[in-house]
Amino acid sequence: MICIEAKNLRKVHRGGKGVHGIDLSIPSGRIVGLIGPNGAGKTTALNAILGLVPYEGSLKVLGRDPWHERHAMMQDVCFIADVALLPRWMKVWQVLDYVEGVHPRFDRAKAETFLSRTDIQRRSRIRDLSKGMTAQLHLALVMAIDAKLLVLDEPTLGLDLLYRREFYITLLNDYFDHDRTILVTTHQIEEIEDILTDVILIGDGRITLQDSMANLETRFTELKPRPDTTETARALNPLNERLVLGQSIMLFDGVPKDELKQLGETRQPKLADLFLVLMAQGRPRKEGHAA
Ligand SMILES: Nc1ncnc2c1ncn2[C@@H]1O[C@H](COP(=O)(O)OP(=O)(O)OP(=O)(O)O)[C@@H](O)[C@H]1O
Repeated sequence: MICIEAKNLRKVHRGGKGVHGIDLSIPSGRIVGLIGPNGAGKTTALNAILGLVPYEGSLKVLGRDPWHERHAMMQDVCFIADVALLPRWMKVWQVLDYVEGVHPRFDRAKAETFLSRTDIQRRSRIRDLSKGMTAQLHLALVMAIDAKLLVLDEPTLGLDLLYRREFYITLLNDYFDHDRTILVTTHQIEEIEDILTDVILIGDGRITLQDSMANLETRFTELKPRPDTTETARALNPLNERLVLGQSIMLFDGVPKDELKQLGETRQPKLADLFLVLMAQGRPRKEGHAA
């Protein structure tokens, strides 16, 4: 089943920035990273997906139109915008009571179990919790809701490395399954690339790359050619060539790895490397370039 489907989705703000006609097709049971530099349009796209802003083009989330059918759609969607969003004056037990009262799919016992693994006290006020604890509480609330789509917008912003790791490990081990889809935006690419099944790079409101992590592994290769093979490698039309300590390093898309191995040392580029190169080029690269 397709969880999110967008065709020519546009949301242009005053001043001309926003999202300029993107196509998305995200099946259920995937963990998708929506990655882009500041101001790329990530939050704008998420706001359209969550039915928080009107948009042009066609958009279906869990088979519904988010703007016109928001109430019904949100029964199956959970959203973490920022760790600071919980009401600061409430006590932890009051937040649990509140969510239990308003959300039909909230499993209080599950939330209590998650909380019992933390140092969070039921009687603490939210404003007295550290940022990391607030994130843990937020995650406990969200994971106790039986949703089909979980949208996370920079969920670990401001947390230290330990909390960030724990956040994603908990999410992966205790929440994710094949009926659920997670859509996450973050600047900390290195930390999530191992948990993603798919990636969407967005820049200036346009999609630069959209593919599965498995396909990216087949498609992209970094090559350090030998001096005698440098020109042969260049003739294969690398996406990018950079010099490191006087040694040329080339990035290829869709050139068979076996062919490149004949020319020198090859390596699998990290997602952050691809991000830097593709964002600098700003050229759209769609699925299907795999050799
Ligand atoms: N309501 C608005 N009115 C005018 N411009 C806006 C509005 N909301 C966002 N923008 C502009 O649209 C562009 C995209 O913003 P958006 O928040 O979607 O980016 P982002 O990728 O989430 O960025 P960041 O990583 O910095 O959060 C930015 O240039 C922003 O200034």
